[in-house]
Amino acid sequence: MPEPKVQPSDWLLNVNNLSVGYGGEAVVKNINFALSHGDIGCLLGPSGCGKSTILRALAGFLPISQGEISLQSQAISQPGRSVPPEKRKIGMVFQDYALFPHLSIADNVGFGLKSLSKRERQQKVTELLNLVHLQDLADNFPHELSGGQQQRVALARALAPEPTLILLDEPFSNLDTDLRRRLSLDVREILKTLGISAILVTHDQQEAFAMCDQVAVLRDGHIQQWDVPFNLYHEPANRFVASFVGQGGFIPGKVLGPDAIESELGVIHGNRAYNWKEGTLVDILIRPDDIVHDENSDLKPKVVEKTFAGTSTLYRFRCSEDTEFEALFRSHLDFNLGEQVPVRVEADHLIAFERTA
Ligand SMILES: Nc1ncnc2c1ncn2[C@@H]1O[C@H](COP(=O)(O)OP(=O)(O)OP(=O)(O)O)[C@@H](O)[C@H]1O
Repeated sequence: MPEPKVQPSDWLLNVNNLSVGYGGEAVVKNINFALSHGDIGCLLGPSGCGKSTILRALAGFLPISQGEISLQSQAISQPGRSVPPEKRKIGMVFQDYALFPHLSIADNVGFGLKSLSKRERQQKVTELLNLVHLQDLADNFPHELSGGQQQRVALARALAPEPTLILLDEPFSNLDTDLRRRLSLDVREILKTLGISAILVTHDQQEAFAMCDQVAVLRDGHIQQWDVPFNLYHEPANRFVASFVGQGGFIPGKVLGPDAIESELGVIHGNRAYNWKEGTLVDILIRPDDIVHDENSDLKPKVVEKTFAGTSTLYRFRCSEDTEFEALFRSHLDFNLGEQVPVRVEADHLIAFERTA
């Protein structure tokens, strides 16, 4: 796993060798990551990989069996010792908003501000409602708001006590695709404006990439890679990350030299040197944006599938039974099923994994 690119003194949250689970059985093991001040991190992975379990441990709802969680250099979870959730200065936003139905929007946001005077509380609530653009709905009730508006209220409520860290548990999954995208960008902007760090849990890679500075890809309770979105896409640490993050598939290849692999798409060069022996059999990752249309190319695979998506069309090409791959072209490049199309590989990042079977 790549080392976090921050100095220990910059870390807000440090998760060190964490194992946690239920009934004495650890479901996530040896988890290590660190988040610097103001950064938004993400736990990304398929259903059941342990994302929510880690979040519950961070919030203080689950005792940990191994390792340590520290926030601002203070240990908040160790085996047998745990700072209670309400003392952690951590805010939470849930998938189902969890607003109080009988309280107005203003009272929902002000709920955690009982220690302030009435005037101070009103002032803070107004500030937060302005921040989430809901100032005109202060006197309404949750059922009178759309899902996206309710989630903004939930965010404002979580921000009200000025937490050190916000945990967002699949906060957009009840919303439609467009709203998800917009709200995730809005929430990022709000958090960045306030300089508040957050951990987002999601299984949606686009959401993770749009909103987060660092992402942990999890599988079966283990972190596969903790990295910036660009590296996860272009420099995946293993086959699982390569397949889970972004589109694409593998084609067979044979190593010719440290940065050259022979395949049915020709010799593919990249900016990465491998130390495999010449002749080693590998699988090469081909992303749809690695393939370009080129009238002068001798490589002419056959179109076997075509998915029109408005501005672009996703093609599936076949060279042989073993070598199929996808390509994304602007939709004015219109080819028919069965047509042989001249293409070439244009991949800056040559990603390959040694064939095991
Ligand atoms: N309260 C519980 N008691 C026992 N096992 C649990 C409990 N909650 C979750 N698990 C198990 O722990 C594992 C990880 O679950 P977790 O909810 O953390 O996954 P997740 O990645 O958040 O999944 P999803 O995306 O579906 O919410 C799963 O095998 C799950 O069955």
